[in-house]
Amino acid sequence: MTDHDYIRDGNAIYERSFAIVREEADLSAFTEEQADIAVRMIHACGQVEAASHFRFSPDFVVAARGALLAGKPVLCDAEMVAHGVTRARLPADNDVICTLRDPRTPELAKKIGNTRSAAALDLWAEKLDGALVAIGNAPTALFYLLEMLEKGAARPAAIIGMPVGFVGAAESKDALEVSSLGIPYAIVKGRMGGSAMTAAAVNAVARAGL
Ligand SMILES: C/C1=C2N=C(/C=C3N=C(/C(C)=C4\N[C@@](C)([C@@H]5N=C1[C@](C)(CCC(=O)O)[C@H]5CC(=O)O)[C@@](C)(CC(=O)O)[C@@H]4CCC(=O)O)[C@@](C)(CC(=O)O)[C@@H]\3CCC(=O)O)C(C)(C)[C@@H]/2CCC(=O)O
Repeated sequence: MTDHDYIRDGNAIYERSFAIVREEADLSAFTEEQADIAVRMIHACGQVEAASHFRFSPDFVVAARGALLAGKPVLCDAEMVAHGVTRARLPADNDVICTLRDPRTPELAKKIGNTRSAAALDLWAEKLDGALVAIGNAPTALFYLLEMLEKGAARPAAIIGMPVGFVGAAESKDALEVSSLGIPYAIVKGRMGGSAMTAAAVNAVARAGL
């Protein structure tokens, strides 16, 4: 049997990986704290070029980290996002909530004539106030969140809006970026995004450093 030559220590792999990202990515558009988040997002997608698609509102890091320090929940559109959040990094044993598989969601989807991903947000009403929202999969969830907020739903502290794909992904993130709601946000422009990048952004916000 061949003994392959590779790094076997998890922390050493992370350190080497983050160092490569910092060497290769152009992070000049970001503050130091935004750059830490960008590094983790690039690490999750394997593409240093992705950095040119990242946009942070100036107040995002303080608002998102403050929400977690205050014990507010992380509200996720997909189980994949929720499962990617490293619980040990969360500063206040925060709840990580995804209502997509709630038994009420399919019926709600029929009622509102939208996807299950969007309908699941109707079950966030009590939890939205001051929360950190993390949308990494479904463009319809981000569009629907904006509609809920425009109709007066409680305001989250910050929105990580990174749905991926070809139908509605770019448009939903553009809508968040130009929205007059004034809620701090982090987005990935265009088609790129996804559950892994979104969970990585939450993990980076949760604690500074590795
Ligand atoms: C149209 C949908 C898109 N899904 C994408 C990419 C991925 N989705 C995966 C999985 C396993 C799930 N996607 C659902 C959220 C499902 N996906 C949709 C919907 C049909 C509509 C959402 C929308 O357009 O906004 C949505 C179902 C719904 O009614 O809301 C999922 C719930 C489907 C299911 O299993 O029932 C499920 C999420 C499960 C969970 O984590 O909770 C993929 C893994 C697909 C695969 O199997 O290959 C992948 C993951 C991508 C990621 O990083 O998150 C798109 C590309 C986002 C696409 C929307 C845009 C488009 O261009 O079509």
